[in-house]
This record gives sequence, C-alpha cells and structure tokens, in this order.
Amino acid sequence: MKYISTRGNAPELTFEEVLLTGLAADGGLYVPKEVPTFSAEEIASWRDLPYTELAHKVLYPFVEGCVDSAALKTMLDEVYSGFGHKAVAPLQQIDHNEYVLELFQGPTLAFKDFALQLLGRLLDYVLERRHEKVVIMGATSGDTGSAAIEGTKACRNVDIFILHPHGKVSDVQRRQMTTVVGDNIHNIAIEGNFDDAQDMVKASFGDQSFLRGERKLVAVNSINWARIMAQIVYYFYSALNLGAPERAVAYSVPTGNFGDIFAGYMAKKMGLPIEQLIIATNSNDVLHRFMSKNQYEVRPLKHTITPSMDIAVSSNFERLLFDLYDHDGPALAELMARMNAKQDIVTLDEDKLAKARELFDSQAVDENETIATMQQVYDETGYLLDPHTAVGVKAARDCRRNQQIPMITLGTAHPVKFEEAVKRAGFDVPALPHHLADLMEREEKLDVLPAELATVQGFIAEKTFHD
Ligand SMILES: N[C@@H](CCOP(=O)(O)O)C(=O)O
Repeated sequence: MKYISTRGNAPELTFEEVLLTGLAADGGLYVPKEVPTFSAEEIASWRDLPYTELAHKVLYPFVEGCVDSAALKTMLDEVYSGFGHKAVAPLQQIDHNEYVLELFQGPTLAFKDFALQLLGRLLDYVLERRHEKVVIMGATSGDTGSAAIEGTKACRNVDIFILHPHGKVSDVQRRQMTTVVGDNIHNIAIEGNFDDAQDMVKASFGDQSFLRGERKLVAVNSINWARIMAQIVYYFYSALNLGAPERAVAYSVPTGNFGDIFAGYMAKKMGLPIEQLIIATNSNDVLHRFMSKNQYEVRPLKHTITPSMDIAVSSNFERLLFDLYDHDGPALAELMARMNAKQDIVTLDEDKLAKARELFDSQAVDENETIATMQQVYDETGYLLDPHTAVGVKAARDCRRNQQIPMITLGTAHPVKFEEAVKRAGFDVPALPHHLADLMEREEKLDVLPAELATVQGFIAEKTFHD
C-alpha cells in the first residue's frame, strides 16, 4: 500500500513512513493511493467475528508490507482487551431503529482510544526496528490529548508534548492529561484556543529545524493517517451488527476535525452500504454553513459545553475535498491556500458540492438544543448522553432521510467527562470508573505558555531528551 499527498507535490510513502510523518512536505495530508475494497459476500462472512478479528480484516491491507500480520494481531488483541466492555464498541438502542454506538469504553473514555492505543503500539514496533526516537507533538480540544498520552506513555522511544487551550477543556479532560506521570510527558496549556494550538502544531511539522535536526515530529492528531484507519473498523462492526451488508445503515457523527466522519466515508468506499453520513457540529459550524450554503468562512471560535468540538478549521475536510476534486492535487493546493487564508468566503463548484451532498447532510446544534436532547433521551430511555453525543443525536433526528434504515449516532465520549453540561441538564454527574476514581485528587503537572510559536518550540527543544 502506498500513500499520496492531497496536494500532489510530495513523495509517495509507505505505511511506516506515513505513520512517522505528520503533514506531507507540500502541506497536504496523506491518503491511500488505492482504497482497499471488499465484496458484499466477504463483508457478510465477517458478521460473527469479535472486534479484534474484524479489525485485522479491515486494517491489514493498509499496513501490509510494513507490519507483519501476526504482529498486527497481537497489537489488536492487546489494545481491545483493555477496553471496559467485551463487545469493545457496544450498540445502545435509544428508539425504534435508532442507536448510539458507545465508543467510550477505552481507558480515557472517548473514541480517540480506538486509534491512539493502537498508534502507540505501532510506533513502538517501527521505532524499535528503525532504532529511532521521535517527538510527539499534538493539539487537543479535550479528548485527543489524554488518549495520546495514555496510548504512548509506555513507548520507549518518544517524548510527548500535548498543547491544550488553557481553561477551555473540562476539569476531567485536563486532569486525564496533567496527572499522568513521566519525565517524557509534557502538557502545555496555551493562552489561546484550539486553533492556535493546531496552527502551531502544523507550523512545527512544516519546519522542524527547532528540534535541531536530532529528532523528527510524529503526529497524534487525525492528520496522521493511522488515526483515521483505526476508526474505520467500528463502522464495519456496528453495521454488521445491524444487518449489513444486506441492510444499509446511516450515521450521525459529532464532528470537530472531520476525522471520525471521514473514517465513515472511507468505510463506504471500502464497500460498506452507508446511505447517509450526518455532519453534526456545535455552534462552531463552519462545515454546516459550507455544506448548506456553499460558503466556507472561518469565524472566531466559540467556547461551548462541547469543548472537544470547539474547532474552527477542520483539518480532515481536505481529505474529502481531494476526492471531490478527482485527486487534482494542484487544484486542491490552490483551494486550500484560499481556505486557509481565512480572509474571504470560499465557494466550491456546485457540481462538487452536489456530489458531497449525495452522502452527507449537516446540522449545527446549539447549547440549548444539546441540553434538551440530553433531557429528552434520558426521559425516553433512562440513558444519559454526553453532550457531544447529544449533538449527534439531535442532528440524526432532524436530518434523517429514511426511517427504515438504522440510524447510528457515534457516542464519542462518556458523560462523566463533562460535568458542566450534565449539571446544566439537571442530572447528577456519574461516578468516575474505578481506574480514574481518585483523578480529582491526583497531582497535576502542566506549563502555561503564550500562544507564540517560537516560545512553544523553544520549550519543546529544551525539554526533549537528548542522547
Ligand atoms: N476533538 C479533538 C481535537 C483534535 O482532533 P483530532 O481528531 O485531529 O485529534 C480533541 O478532543 O482533542
């Protein structure tokens, strides 16, 4: 399997190289040169497989030639046996033909664990072989950070630097990052917002000279293809559980960086009969405005009760645009330059947008609607949604095209992570699970830095271990 850049002007890479590369040299994102596809018969034959075995079927074509089949199996067994539910990704029914896919059974209680637990093991595997050490640099609006730290803290060859917006993640989210002990783990609270953090991460990948040439940066955000890849599996798992491939399915995905929903788009390309993908955003609604009005305009970021989705620029949208532009890298590079300039309103050719609208719908959900949905679902079922999942359920109910097709909302996180929203909805905050029971008493370690690239890069260079 080879990987190519969305902007058409960077070398083709192997999986191993993509894993260790954040942004492509031309500023684009890596995607598979050819997407592996499966026939309906083959997919049907996987119906009774446990999660790890299904994961091996779906993932092996992406890593073949770089990761040994047996080694991948061992990694998948290790990763998903550590989840809190034997089904790994259980479905919870909330209405007739309507489900929440619980993706919060991993160690940090968010869907990010699915990929980042695996990414840590993949890094160990390839870095040992290459005798290399790397610096992990990531930006988080709340969930990626702790999942990245948890997934890579045991890696022998990494220093980890996670940037989060100071005061703008929930207490549980922050503590899940700042209480993990290790000389190689650094939490940087940026005096700015998530986009400031993400911009600094991307700029650092573009010019890594601040590391003085000794190490390379590795991405834990969904700009890293390995993140998307691992997230494809739970689409197959849930769809098979509900009768695919004979029966079509639809998904609503609470979306910030567009990575999770792009994984669903990939699953469809690989052969899964997905009829509809709903882009569910909070009031940081750049994608909804774009999909509904054909106007791409980045507006100032708002701080909401769904902090993980407080993102103004959705990195992975570029991967979808690459397909809509028929893999015309130079044309996409020109479009991305206009989009990233954040000055004008950018529009797409109507035929390209029409192509996207065949599969995607979108909806922006405000805080009152989010709270009301948490209350409504609880009243109807006794099931407490986290606020991000509630955004997804509201969008699912408003945008659903066909009541006969099962609608699955991705349950992106556990409600215990979002005390403010849970209390505003009038509920008691559930108890933290056993392994996090003393989280609020643990000692925290973090550094507060201004949102200045040179300062952040200087900090990383100074704290990185040198041989
Ligand atoms: N929603 C994320 C923000 C980063 O997105 P990613 O999927 O690219 O890691 C978070 O919770 O940190």
